[in-house]
Amino acid sequence: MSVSAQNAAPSADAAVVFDGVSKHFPASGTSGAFTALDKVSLTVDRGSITGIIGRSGAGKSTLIRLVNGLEKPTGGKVLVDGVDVGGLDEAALRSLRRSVGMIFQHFNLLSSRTVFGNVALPLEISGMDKRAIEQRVRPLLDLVGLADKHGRYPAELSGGQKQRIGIARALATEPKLLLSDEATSALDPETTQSILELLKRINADLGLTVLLITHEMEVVKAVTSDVAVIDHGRIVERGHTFDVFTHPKHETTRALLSGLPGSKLPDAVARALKPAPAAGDRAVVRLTFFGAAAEKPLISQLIKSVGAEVNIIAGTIDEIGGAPYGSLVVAYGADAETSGRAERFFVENGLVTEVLGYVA
Ligand SMILES: Nc1ncnc2c1ncn2[C@@H]1O[C@H](COP(=O)(O)OP(=O)(O)OP(=O)(O)O)[C@@H](O)[C@H]1O
Repeated sequence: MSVSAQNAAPSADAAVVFDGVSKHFPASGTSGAFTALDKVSLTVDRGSITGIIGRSGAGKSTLIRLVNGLEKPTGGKVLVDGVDVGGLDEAALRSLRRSVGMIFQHFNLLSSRTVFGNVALPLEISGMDKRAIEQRVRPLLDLVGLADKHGRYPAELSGGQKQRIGIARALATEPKLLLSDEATSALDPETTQSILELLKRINADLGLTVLLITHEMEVVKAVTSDVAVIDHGRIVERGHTFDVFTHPKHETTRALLSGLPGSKLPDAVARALKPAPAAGDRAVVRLTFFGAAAEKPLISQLIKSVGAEVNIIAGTIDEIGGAPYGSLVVAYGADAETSGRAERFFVENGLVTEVLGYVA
């Protein structure tokens, strides 16, 4: 598991360890001091694609910027490959930054440099000679599928192509860790998918650890193996992405998940939902099924078991990190007898259920 328990001893396989990390920003102007991160402990396993998800202002950017020393923690430690980033002098920090690539929402390409020149930049800065740079950059442009654009300028590229150049530049110094700060947030859904496919390929082929922050659950679902949910500067939930998505525990996780296509209730049902049943009401229940349960004819069995009318309100079959799962919202009588039969059926079939509310 990539995201270890709070305060667990850092694992030898850790690419990054946040060990009780806090970040307070001092008071300025009219605003008082602000706690952006509050004793965050998190381990990112080598070779994983780990996502950190949270709402705007939750502390995601601050957390990721600690990894390459762009921010300094006020308390606690950040270890990259076992090295305490806070203890590094300027020269050691420069060396760390060569082993940690980063890609950004707005690409951060230099408009005056060609595609080749942008990817070559970190190598020129590190003093590599021209021939070696040429030999390093060409295969990277091939890898990101833009060899034919090497002499173009950023203004001549689409958003997706600019991000591919951003990725090639981040890989130029052969880092072991890639940080992604909302790298697909400015892209349309199709381009987002192609960039995520590229990140997956790089992770698998180069064994690169990827730590990405995003506010998009779709991104986490498509590409990460592990996820941590951050809320008001604290990690509120963590685990394998499949487990967190199918058994969300914290209300922030549930709220973030409710935005996924297929998770949304039809508006009329959502508006009619009541927190407690009245006589004759129906319970609205979300069933999540995966593994062996996904193979069974569950609906017909449920109708047989419950022995009463079961309405299907919404449903989706999807994949999380390549593993299939289904989500189905059904309604049935909220009376004790019908609900009791339904609950027995859910337990017998290993279904995860959540009562969303009641409707007349
Ligand atoms: N330099 C700073 N000085 C004061 N407060 C800051 C500073 N940088 C960030 N903050 C505050 O810390 C909190 C966390 O910011 P951060 O950028 O890490 O959030 P985020 O989750 O990345 O949000 P977003 O998704 O909107 O980028 C915010 O409330 C922000 O206003």
